Amino acid sequence: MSNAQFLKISGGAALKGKVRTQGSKNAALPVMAAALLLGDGEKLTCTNVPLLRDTETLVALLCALGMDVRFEDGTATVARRGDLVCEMPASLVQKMRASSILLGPLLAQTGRAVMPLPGGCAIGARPIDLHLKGLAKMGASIELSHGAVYASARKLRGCRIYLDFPSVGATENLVMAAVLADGETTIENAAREPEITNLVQALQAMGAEVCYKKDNAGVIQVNGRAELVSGRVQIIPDRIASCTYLLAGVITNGEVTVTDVQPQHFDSLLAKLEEADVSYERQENSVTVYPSRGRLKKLSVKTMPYPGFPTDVQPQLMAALCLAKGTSVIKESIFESRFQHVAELRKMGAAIEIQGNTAVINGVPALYGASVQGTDLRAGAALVLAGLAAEGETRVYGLHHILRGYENFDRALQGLGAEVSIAEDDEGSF
Ligand SMILES: CC(=O)N[C@H]1[C@@H](OP(=O)(O)OP(=O)(O)OC[C@H]2O[C@@H](n3ccc(=O)[nH]c3=O)[C@H](O)[C@@H]2O)O[C@H](CO)[C@@H](O)[C@@H]1O
Ligand SMILES: C=C(OP(=O)(O)O)C(=O)O
Repeated sequence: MSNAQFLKISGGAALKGKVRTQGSKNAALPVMAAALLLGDGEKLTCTNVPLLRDTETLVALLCALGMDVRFEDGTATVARRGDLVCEMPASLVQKMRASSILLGPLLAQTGRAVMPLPGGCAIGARPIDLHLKGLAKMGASIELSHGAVYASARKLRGCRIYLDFPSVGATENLVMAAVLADGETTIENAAREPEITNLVQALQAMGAEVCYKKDNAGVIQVNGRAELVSGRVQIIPDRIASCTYLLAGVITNGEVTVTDVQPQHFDSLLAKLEEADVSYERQENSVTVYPSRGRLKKLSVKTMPYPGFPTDVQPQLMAALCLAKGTSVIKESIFESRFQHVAELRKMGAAIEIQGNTAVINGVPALYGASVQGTDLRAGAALVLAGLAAEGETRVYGLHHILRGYENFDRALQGLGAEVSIAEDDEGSF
């Protein structure tokens, strides 16, 4: 994929129709990584895996580590055949920050893991200190040298870990490491995202003894086993993609049904839509948003760990609030630089001010097409939504970021009547 590619959008039409949501990127990645914990000759079958740049990168990483991966029609079969390689290739790790979730299972399985540090990214520095602290508490020796993590442990041992922050990646890494450790591990203040519940299901399907204690209230208990066996798991629907498509309906004042979803995973968005006077219908596995008579009502939103409002939907909601009546406020409390879409939305006529980690959005009656740069996955998605509602033509560059997380984004939007197409500049990127 060339970085000069962009999504060309002729905005202004209300979207109408149905779109099926994809399997969750953020669940598929750790679940497939968990196959590293399998005994020799065993396999993990994952269904509903989305075909994305990130899942492709993970497949390449697993293959580089010696796993055998088949990926066809949304089903990934990840099998362990023989010894594993302990060093992750820098070229692949640098493509995807989520590579860090391979550290725990690789270390637990082989006793040694080397991972080049993925570095910061557009949305923040994203350190992995909590991952490393937890692994060290389980008895691993951790060294940082020449930009890489060197972790080793003859055998990890179970222990009690309290996470200073309910980090999604640290919880995933530590749960996977604990599955093959000696004895019992308790992770307190663990993340409670549905993607982690999906990982726990996958581990259970492979014979691991792991569960959420106290009714999923952030405490995970693991009893280590010697080996995991073959299992099968279905990847949950992508709640972030679901919210993005619903907001595409909202911002264009259209009628959009998103199917194959689990609405309870995005109650936080539905509550905000209700507050903004959007009418919607929620069924067991689908949600429909309907056109409103007037502009959206202003909102006040703060991003929080699950079940709070997801940071991964903050940019898309902000795009919709650019057209709301009155002044909305969004506080981003998870990532320190997740307002990169603001400067680009301003080019489209949005009136947004930033005060520290708070965005103050003064609603305007209309947005206008422009050439804009999506600097990360959800910033790009937000600009596409803005482009769908804007008058005239919008070009969203940085398409490679968007394709990390949305399967057939252009075709899904075309299916809803949007005029969008992938195009390429002759002169190079924006
Ligand atoms: C592949 C995947 O699932 N990505 C998701 C995951 O990212 P990721 O797992 O990276 O997010 P975390 O929950 O770990 O990070 C949340 C916050 O904690 C900080 N932190 C995290 C770990 C650590 O060791 N030290 C530390 O300071 C981060 O810098 C960030 O400010 O959860 C995020 C928060 O819901 C989502 O936005 C990402 O889409
Ligand atoms: C931030 C995201 O992903 P990642 O953690 O893979 O960068 C995201 O999905 O919005």
